[in-house]
Amino acid sequence: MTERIHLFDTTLRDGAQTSGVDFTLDDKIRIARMLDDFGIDYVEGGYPGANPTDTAFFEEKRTRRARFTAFGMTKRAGVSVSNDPGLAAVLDAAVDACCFVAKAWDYHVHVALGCTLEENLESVRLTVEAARARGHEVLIDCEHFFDGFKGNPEHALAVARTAHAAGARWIVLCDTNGGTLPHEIEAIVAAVARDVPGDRLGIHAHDDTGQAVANSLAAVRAGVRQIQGTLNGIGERCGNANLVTIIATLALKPEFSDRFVTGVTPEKLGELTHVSRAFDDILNRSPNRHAPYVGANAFATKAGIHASALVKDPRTYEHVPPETVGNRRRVLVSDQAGKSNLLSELARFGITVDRADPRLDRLLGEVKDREARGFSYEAADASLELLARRTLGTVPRYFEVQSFRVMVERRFNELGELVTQSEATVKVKIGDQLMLSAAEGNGPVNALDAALRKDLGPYQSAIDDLVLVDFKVRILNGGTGATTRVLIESRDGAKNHWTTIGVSENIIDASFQALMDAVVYKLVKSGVTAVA
Ligand SMILES: CC(=O)SCCNC(=O)CCNC(=O)[C@H](O)C(C)(C)COP(=O)(O)OP(=O)(O)OC[C@H]1O[C@@H](n2cnc3c(N)ncnc32)[C@H](O)[C@@H]1OP(=O)(O)O
Ligand SMILES: CC(=O)C(=O)O
Repeated sequence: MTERIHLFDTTLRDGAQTSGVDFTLDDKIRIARMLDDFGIDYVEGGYPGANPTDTAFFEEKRTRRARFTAFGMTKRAGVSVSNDPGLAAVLDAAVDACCFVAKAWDYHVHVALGCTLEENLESVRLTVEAARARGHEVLIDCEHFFDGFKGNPEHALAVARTAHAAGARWIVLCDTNGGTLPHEIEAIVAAVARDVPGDRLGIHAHDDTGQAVANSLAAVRAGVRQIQGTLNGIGERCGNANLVTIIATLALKPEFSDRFVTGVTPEKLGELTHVSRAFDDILNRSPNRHAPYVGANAFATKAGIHASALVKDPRTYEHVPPETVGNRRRVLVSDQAGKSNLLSELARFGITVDRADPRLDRLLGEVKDREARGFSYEAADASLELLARRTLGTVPRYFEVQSFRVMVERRFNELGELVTQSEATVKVKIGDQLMLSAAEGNGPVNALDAALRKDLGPYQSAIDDLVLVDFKVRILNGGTGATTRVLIESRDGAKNHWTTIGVSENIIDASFQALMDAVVYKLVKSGVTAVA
């Protein structure tokens, strides 16, 4: 017999308190829809009346299945419910539920609210009753509950009891400053659960000691049945409990999955990686590669000894199968690799080689030599595939760049304005034919790229849709004579993406190597044959 854990998402409310995050109305609508479809039980959309975006967001209900929830604070002391405009905006919102923050730490009642403990309890009671009278489900976020419990357990408990007695569906224990540790959470929740049943209790944890997820799970062990958190753990200061990690843990770790279910079905769990990355896309930020379960590195193996066991049975180095959360296994090839890494990557490229084939040793040696010179193939799998195919002798000799020249000019024009201009010429031999292309660009690499791709004769139509989408430069050791590593990401019309690499003491030459690999990779993948 499994019990239900209710998932409460506060990405659009506490997440909006993250430094650097600023949701538009359209962002909020898209995120609410995504959470709703995914199986989240409560979507807290923000604070109606606090700003124009949130007020507009709450003009209509934005979820189909999830309980659409407005956040607000309890009635101010000294004013009646009907005379509190902040409260009215929350009660008037088009929602299923209202979540009110109440002070649970006596110190805060005195310092921040400046009222008596009795007045605080009365605000909680009257606010819950008013929201219930309007037909809303009510949640009380007991702010600073754990710090309050340590300072004055009677008052903290009185807030929880008052909310419960007034008819709040959920009494949520908040670790507002995020400094409480898992064993403290477990002990305090267990004490509260003697007064208020666990199936009416929630946890809202912040990550200031890096333990918001652990604290949320400790609270579940002690009895709570609602977890509040955010997508990818965004939130004020160090963030909130990461719901992405929590959802996967509840579903995949027997201690929890044997006892509990959430509204996220196993099929939806398979979309977890997509949801996490789609959210980063909306925020316009790069996904955290090291994120548990969903990061690009969460199931990446670099060490040769690990790879050799992994290909025998993935369970040797994976705590759960990556597919369960929509992620994938990656076996990296680098200076830490052995033949197992290489065979696994070659198989992904569709290349079959016998483990005893001497070319495999040659390729592994070549990879390690190049890595020692500054190449990094784990980030450039197109260049790795070309290196492998070249070692195996399967890359056609499409063309030969005989020479290139790049000129950078920086001058003041007749109007006295500063102008920078770059021009490149490339001499290419295709079969017996010698071709010369010249192009201008806003920088030397741009000009070189344009010249290289301007006229590749018989191959031109195969590379017409090739676009350079990203260009990264890293200086590997200091000073102007340092080695430079260039990574270039390319895309084609069919939305294939690939990354190539170049390393040289000269940044233009490093860029040229990466550009050449990008072009040759595209020709190989398009099945183009070399002209005689
Ligand atoms: C722990 C949390 O994350 S709680 C959520 C915090 N989130 C936010 O604050 C974001 C949205 N907030 C806002 O836009 C604004 O703060 C508003 C619109 C809510 C209020 O703005 P203002 O009226 O200008 O008040 P201001 O922000 O300066 O101060 C907050 C007031 O709420 C009072 N207050 C704080 N918590 C509570 C509570 N639980 N119950 C009742 N009153 C409260 C404070 O005492 C203070 O009152 P005061 O102005 O009489 O000193
Ligand atoms: C309510 C809330 O966000 C907190 O106490 O942290």
